[in-house]
Amino acid sequence: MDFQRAGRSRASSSSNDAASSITSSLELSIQTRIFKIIVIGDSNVGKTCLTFRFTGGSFPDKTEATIGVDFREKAVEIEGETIKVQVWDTAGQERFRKSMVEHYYRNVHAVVFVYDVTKMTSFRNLQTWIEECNGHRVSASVPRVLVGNKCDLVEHIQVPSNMALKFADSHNMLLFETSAKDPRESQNVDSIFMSIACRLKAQKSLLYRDVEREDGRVRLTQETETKSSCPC
Ligand SMILES: Nc1nc2c(ncn2[C@@H]2O[C@H](COP(=O)(O)OP(=O)(O)OP(=O)(O)O)[C@@H](O)[C@H]2O)c(=O)[nH]1
Ligand SMILES: [Mg+2]
Repeated sequence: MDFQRAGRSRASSSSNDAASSITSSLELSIQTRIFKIIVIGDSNVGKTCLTFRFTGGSFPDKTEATIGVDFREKAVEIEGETIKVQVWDTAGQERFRKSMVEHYYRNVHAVVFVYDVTKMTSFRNLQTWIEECNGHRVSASVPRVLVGNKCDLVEHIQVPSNMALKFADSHNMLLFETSAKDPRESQNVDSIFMSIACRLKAQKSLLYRDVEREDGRVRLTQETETKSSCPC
């Protein structure tokens, strides 16, 4: 609806040429699909660092506890289509997330659960995070992925891979063990989000693809599409 309003008000104050160029840029932006991915888990497990690594390509020098949510976006290209991956980096601390929880789960396309491989409690608490997610009516068709972070701290690992794998399997999730800090792991961090984007692209999903004009107005139609092959 916002698209319609923006299109109308701007067109009325411009020439026909300007209006048509606005409409084409509208079409372009409408055609760019946005995948909303939320990242949840205990405080201090490295959610902010992981999302920073994926969207910014580096490890932040210093982070503070996230308050509410931070949005990060990255445009990725999959099979010739540009897709905006919108990552919602959520707060792990209860006091910083309370008022936001409803917003996190609304229209979410995928969920990334993060634990710290050096902290068993963060792994045990995953059950609570899954329950919260289920409690917000996130459909079973929404992909869920499990990420064990801080694998660079090899001397301090408390959560064995086989235990994490068993948990991931039992919840129908893919498991990634990685490090936001270690630059050699950056491709692995990318593949967490890319595998989700590929899966979402391949799924039947809402596409705002057909833009029809009626009486000079832009109307969005929804289309479902199934894609099969994906490089990921
Ligand atoms: N060694 C190591 N430290 C990490 C890694 N990822 C994050 N950290 C550190 O862990 C601490 C917490 O990282 P954050 O990304 O802020 O944690 P968070 O999960 O976003 O925490 P909240 O925002 O409170 O929920 C910081 O001191 C980071 O530098 C990692 O892969 N390896
Ligand atoms: Mg954070």
